[in-house]
Amino acid sequence: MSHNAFYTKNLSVYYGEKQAVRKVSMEFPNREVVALIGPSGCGKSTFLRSLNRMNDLIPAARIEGEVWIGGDNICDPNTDVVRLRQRIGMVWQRANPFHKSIYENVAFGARYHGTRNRKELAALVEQCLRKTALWDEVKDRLHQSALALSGGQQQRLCIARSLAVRPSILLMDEPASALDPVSTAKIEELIAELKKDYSIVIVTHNMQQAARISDKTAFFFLGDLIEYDDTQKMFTNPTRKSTDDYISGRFG
Ligand SMILES: Nc1ncnc2c1ncn2[C@@H]1O[C@H](COP(=O)(O)OP(=O)(O)OP(=O)(O)O)[C@@H](O)[C@H]1O
Repeated sequence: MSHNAFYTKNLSVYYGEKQAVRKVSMEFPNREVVALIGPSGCGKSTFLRSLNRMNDLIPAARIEGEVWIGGDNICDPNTDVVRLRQRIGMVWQRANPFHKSIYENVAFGARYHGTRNRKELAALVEQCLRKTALWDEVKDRLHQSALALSGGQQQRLCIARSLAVRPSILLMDEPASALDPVSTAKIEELIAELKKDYSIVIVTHNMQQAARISDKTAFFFLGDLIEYDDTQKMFTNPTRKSTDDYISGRFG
């Protein structure tokens, strides 16, 4: 395993007595999109959240095993969680912009992580808004409230906000499931663009979306990782019968 590798080893997550994720070991290749699929309740979101210690916020949650990122096991209790979340951005199902201006939404995290110079900050805000294809839509109203944007624009703003702290990994939990088809297509285009610079792990319920946007796909069922392979192979010739059944819509 290279020093920079991003992978889990025997990762288990419990809520109280209940085990939601069972000894999952998987590696996330650099600058590729990995889709996590599986029926509701199979542990996809729990697994995703454990990749940047978001489960810490749930009192009943407990993790066993390892998550290695750039040579650090982030499950180590000494991990600096603030720094970790700077390295790994997270985008949620529902866009959750701050009740602030468009500009401030993007500038906030960057300032928090040390970019204070006004010019530098303005350049970074522009760069992040350009990366998420929002710049042309918002450049004349940067100081208006982010809440006045459409749902799709708000979601792209949240992605711009997570880019502003310069992460290397982006975690996305059904980032397009609350959006209309046009906004969904924009998010998918954006993901294709972002993977040039970031490793992306995305939970999706939408099989066509997983097939369109991901390089690798992982199928979860009842907390187990059943199969993980190239998306092309997973969707045309999966090894496990339950993967085939799920992908062809026979359950879930
Ligand atoms: N905060 C929590 N407290 C207790 N149990 C939880 C909590 N969050 C999730 N669970 C349980 O853990 C299991 C996995 O849930 P998780 O949300 O990770 O699945 P999922 O595959 O992402 O589902 P969905 O696709 O519906 O979002 C489920 O049985 C769920 O009920």
